[in-house]
Amino acid sequence: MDRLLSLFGVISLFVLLIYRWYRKHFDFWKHHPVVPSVPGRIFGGKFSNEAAVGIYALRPALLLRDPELIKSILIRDFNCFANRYGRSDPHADPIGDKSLFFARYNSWREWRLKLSPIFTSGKMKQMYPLIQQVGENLEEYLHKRGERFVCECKQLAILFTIDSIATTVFGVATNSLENSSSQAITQQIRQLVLFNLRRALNFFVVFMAPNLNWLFRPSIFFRETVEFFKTHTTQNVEERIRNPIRRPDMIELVVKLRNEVVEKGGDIKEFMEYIVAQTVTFFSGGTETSSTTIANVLFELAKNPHIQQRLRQELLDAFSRGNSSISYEDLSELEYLSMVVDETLRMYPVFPLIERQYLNPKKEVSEGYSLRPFYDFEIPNGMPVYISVYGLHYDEKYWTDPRKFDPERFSPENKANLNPMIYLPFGGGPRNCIGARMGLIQVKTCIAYILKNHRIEICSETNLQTKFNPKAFVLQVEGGINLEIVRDELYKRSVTKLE
Ligand code: HEM
Repeated sequence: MDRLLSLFGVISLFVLLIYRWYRKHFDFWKHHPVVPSVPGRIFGGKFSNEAAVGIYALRPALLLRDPELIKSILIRDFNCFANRYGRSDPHADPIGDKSLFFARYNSWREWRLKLSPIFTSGKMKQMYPLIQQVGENLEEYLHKRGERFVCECKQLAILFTIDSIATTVFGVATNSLENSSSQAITQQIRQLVLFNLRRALNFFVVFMAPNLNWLFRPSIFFRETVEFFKTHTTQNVEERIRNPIRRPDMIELVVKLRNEVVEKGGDIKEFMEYIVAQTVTFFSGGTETSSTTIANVLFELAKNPHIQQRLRQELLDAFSRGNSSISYEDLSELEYLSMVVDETLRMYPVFPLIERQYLNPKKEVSEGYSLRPFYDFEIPNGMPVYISVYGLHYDEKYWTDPRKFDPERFSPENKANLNPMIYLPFGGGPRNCIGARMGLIQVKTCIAYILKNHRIEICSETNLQTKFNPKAFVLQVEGGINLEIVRDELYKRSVTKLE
């Protein structure tokens, strides 16, 4: 009887604790009525003119809507919002924890500074011939596929982006387009974006409940993938030390940084762990995002043949000027190509949500962050804040007919008047996408080489209903984008005509 009573007591206490935790978290906004909060519709309707909305994301959080407020959080008061809320567990997942994406402020700042030289426009210009070579391989591959064929564009694009990142980051010229199944690297990259129940749980904990990392010990990357990159990154670096050729890739920078660590008598093992973490991050961040964007561009071009025609004319002129290739300068200045890519990223932002965590920079002070003049409310220390990039990109307040694909929104005149805080495909502020420049070059090069001698058409296998895949890591169309690629030799015919 006594045991039964004790058991009953323990269960009652447990239920009471859960109840108190629940009330504390889920009544939070009820106790702070100055900030409008859910339940209710977040987009449009009731909240359309609100600067921020109180939400619950397993705990109270804020969804930011006003561009000025977004600017304060991402840029002006970056020192208070320098960390993401999501984070990996340093013990269970040391590589994920060291990744630039998840790293906490001090380590993030050190590594962002060290790695930024790979992504400057000067460095991009030096790297461009490596990416261009991948474009030429793609051209050859398409030629071999015959006069017309149907393909799932994301699968095609990912082979291009894997080769592009492999050559620029990893210092290895792969040709996944020729040899997709046998390349060990291709298989490992596929693992990086593989979705299964374990992965879903890990990501859920990392992004939504990082406080429970100690319990679930989630890992962002599979152990086998990490081991692969550990071995091969180390080999590539050692090979470059033995054979110091000049190649404008990340390995060149790594060797330089490594020499500095050796000179200072630093910890090489730890240094290499950081490098492996960034290699895996660049592979996963750089291939999935860019290939999804390439597939989305092709989708919109197939649906809008007049836009495709105008773009192909611009590319034809550029290829003719460059005698069958496009220079870095020319690629960066192709106005219509930029407009098409920008508009695609508006309609399909690969990261539909970005987040930060408020942490008072003076560690000993737990004072909140004031939302004045918007609301008489202070964001408490530790609270996550979210920005719905998708919501901003489709907000009728800022975009007329937002569901229409219209590259004119990004013509040089219109772009000059655009508030940068309502268009955030690469995030914003010091913690924005470090690889934005490289991502754009990859997307543009791939599109240019596809359209050089091929047009893209909708076919019976194309699903025109744009439904997004709830299981994907980035925002992407469910069921894939199947399109017909038709060889019409546009560039080749133009050269023959001139001769
Ligand atoms: C079209 C291509 C790409 C898109 C749309 C994209 C988008 C983004 C976005 C939205 C973020 C979050 C920014 C924020 O929180 O403010 C991000 C972060 C990041 N991206 Fe990209 N990305 C692309 C390509 C790349 C490439 C090519 C690389 C590397 C080779 C890369 C590496 C990273 C890294 C390391 C971060 C974390 C940055 C930090 O926390 O300091 N991305 N990206």
